[in-house]
Amino acid sequence: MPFISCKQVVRAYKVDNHEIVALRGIDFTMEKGEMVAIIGPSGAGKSSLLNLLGGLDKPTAGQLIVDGQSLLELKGRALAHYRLERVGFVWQEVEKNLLFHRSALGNVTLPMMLAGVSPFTRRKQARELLDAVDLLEHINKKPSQLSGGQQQRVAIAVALANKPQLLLADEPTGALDGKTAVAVMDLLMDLRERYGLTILMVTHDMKMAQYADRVLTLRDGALGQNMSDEDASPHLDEDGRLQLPQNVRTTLKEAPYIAVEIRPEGVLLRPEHEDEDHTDALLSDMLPQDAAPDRRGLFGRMRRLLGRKDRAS
Ligand SMILES: Nc1ncnc2c1ncn2[C@@H]1O[C@H](COP(=O)(O)OP(=O)(O)OP(=O)(O)O)[C@@H](O)[C@H]1O
Repeated sequence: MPFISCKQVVRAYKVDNHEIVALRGIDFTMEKGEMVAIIGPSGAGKSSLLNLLGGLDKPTAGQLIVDGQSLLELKGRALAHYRLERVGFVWQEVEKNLLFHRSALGNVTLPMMLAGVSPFTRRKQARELLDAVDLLEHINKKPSQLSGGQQQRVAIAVALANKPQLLLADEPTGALDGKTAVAVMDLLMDLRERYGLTILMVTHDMKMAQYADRVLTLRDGALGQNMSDEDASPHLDEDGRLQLPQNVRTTLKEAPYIAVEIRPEGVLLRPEHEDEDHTDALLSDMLPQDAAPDRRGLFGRMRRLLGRKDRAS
């Protein structure tokens, strides 16, 4: 039996008189000890899925089983126990992870206190965890006295305080610079090994996603199957940059300039080599044939970006 099993999970939110369907029948499984990254554009439903798995929310329909326990059946004390002891959360925002009036040690002992662990044991375990995240010398500091990377390391120790088997991380490195982000990911990998954690991580950053055993793409509430960077469709990222699959980047990279032309058949990328021996890349050829909404969306956004000019570079 898989450690996590998601079957036809739907989450629809009612807003005034209409419904927003954030998840449209999600199916996936995860094995114990596996690390999976979920990537996808803003509003795709990534946080909605993490909230369901963390027991913070209930699906509108479908089945959700973690470690043999159906999350739909959890209520009251059993649900509180699940949230407090079976699953750990790390968020992007420090204020969601940590209490600012408590020291690093005080933050890590809090979930243990709520779980009824004795004062002696919780101090001992919190010190061990803060040692594991290499912060032993900072245990009495408050979050405001720590750097962003150190705050995230305390957050990881807090998430692991009650020894959960599942760690859910929502953009855990989103607020960090590149070098600190890599250090935090390396630490997560060490802890995964040490505590046999199963990790589900949401990220926008393909570099961070590469730490995972598998990458799932969530788009408009539906999961794409195990897309890798190589076969991902071209798309505009949140900063308006056109992201291309690896094979296309390799074809185009020798060119000093790339001309972008809007043609009736789609968007054409044309490398401008000095010798005219170039390879054109038609964006529509890179998109799956059944991805009609993707094609319309991408071309529409690119037209707007290019100011409806026929040609730009
Ligand atoms: N509590 C809520 N009430 C109403 N609509 C919601 C609620 N939470 C999320 N949504 C909507 O559900 C959809 C999915 O949101 P969700 O936050 O899960 O996406 P996301 O992929 O995590 O986005 P981001 O990367 O921006 O965090 C969006 O259209 C969002 O506006």
